[in-house]
Amino acid sequence: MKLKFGNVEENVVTREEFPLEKAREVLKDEVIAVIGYGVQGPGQALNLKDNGFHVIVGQRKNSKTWDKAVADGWVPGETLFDIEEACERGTIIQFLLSDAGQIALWPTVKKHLTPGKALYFSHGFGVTYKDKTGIIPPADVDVILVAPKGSGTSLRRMFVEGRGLNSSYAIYQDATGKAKDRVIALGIGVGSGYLFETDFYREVTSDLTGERGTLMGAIQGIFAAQYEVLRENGHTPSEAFNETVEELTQSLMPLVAENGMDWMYANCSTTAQRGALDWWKPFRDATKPVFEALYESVKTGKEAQKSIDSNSKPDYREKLEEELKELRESEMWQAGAVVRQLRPENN
Ligand SMILES: NC(=O)c1ccc[n+]([C@@H]2O[C@H](COP(=O)([O-])OP(=O)(O)OC[C@H]3O[C@@H](n4cnc5c(N)ncnc54)[C@H](O)[C@@H]3O)[C@@H](O)[C@H]2O)c1
Ligand SMILES: CC(C)(O)[C@@H](O)C(=O)O
Ligand SMILES: [Mg+2]
Ligand SMILES: [Mg+2]
Repeated sequence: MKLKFGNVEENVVTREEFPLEKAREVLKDEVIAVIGYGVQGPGQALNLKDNGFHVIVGQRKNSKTWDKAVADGWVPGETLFDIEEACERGTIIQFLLSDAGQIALWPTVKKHLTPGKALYFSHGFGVTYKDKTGIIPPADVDVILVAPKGSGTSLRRMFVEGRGLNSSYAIYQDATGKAKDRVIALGIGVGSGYLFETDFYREVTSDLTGERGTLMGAIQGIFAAQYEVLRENGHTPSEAFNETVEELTQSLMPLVAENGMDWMYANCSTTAQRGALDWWKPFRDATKPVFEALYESVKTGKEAQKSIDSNSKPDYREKLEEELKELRESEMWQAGAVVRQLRPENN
């Protein structure tokens, strides 16, 4: 259906419009092979299975994630296979290895993309940056995308709670004439709340911007800046952490999520509202050039190249872990660990 978002009309698909029963009917003869069992793999594969679809998982044998798949109830030789065999058995191949890992495994996947199959991504990365990835799908398969707008962990948790995480969908190639039905049915099947339309290029450029920006990179940057200023001015870690992070995640963001920013503001003092209304624009103006530089770096492919280069190294996991450790061991997040323990519900 078409829905107005502000003054802009967009194509969206809701669960009312495309119920689960219809999705099951569309995919009744398909074998959905979920390749990769990292973060999105488990979320999507388990939701699809619980929604009644025929799902198998393809994962490297003798790996931690193979063991995780077994622990989650996937049965070797029945619903869990090595990547090659899963690709052979699947009629829809959900390529959910890490974006860098997809480059190495592409020749294996490609070999099993026989006419009429569908190749499914959760990111526009591989085909948009085909000059860097070499991922060029054959012309006689459908190439589709469902990109959940959140972590696979949240996708699964929200499904279990009877909620849904929103996803975008896109069709890059419709070889069978069935790509639209297939992609929407898969989007509903993986547990999306509603689906909004995009294309592969817009998905990857917005997604890379969002995660480097307000969703992950910018938020940590702003937290760190305010925490440092409070500490430099003699405030304790408790005070600085509560005033920077804890109040935001526990008290104010849930209000924003429920009813918008103005409503959260309206539930704070007039003193707070006066200050926040005065200061949001200087913060926007100070950070906008950084967002513009970020978007440029995404648009020119620099961000994709950096991600491929660093995540293709054999020791990339160890390197990432070192950098995460630096965050974890910073005073702000050490304070956070204590504050979390002190939440009454955690006692
Ligand atoms: N993490 C998320 O929640 C999330 C959200 C939306 C979209 N996505 C997209 O979904 C896709 C999967 O992302 P993810 O975060 O779940 O991946 P991930 O980084 O967790 O990796 C998934 C799996 O790939 C395997 N892998 C990596 N390199 C490999 C190689 N060379 N050979 C064999 N296996 C290899 C890993 O062992 C792991 O099991 C990506 O396209 C990503 O951009 C992820
Ligand atoms: C969960 C995110 C940040 O939305 C996703 O884009 C990812 O790459 O993991
Ligand atoms: Mg992303
Ligand atoms: Mg994202």
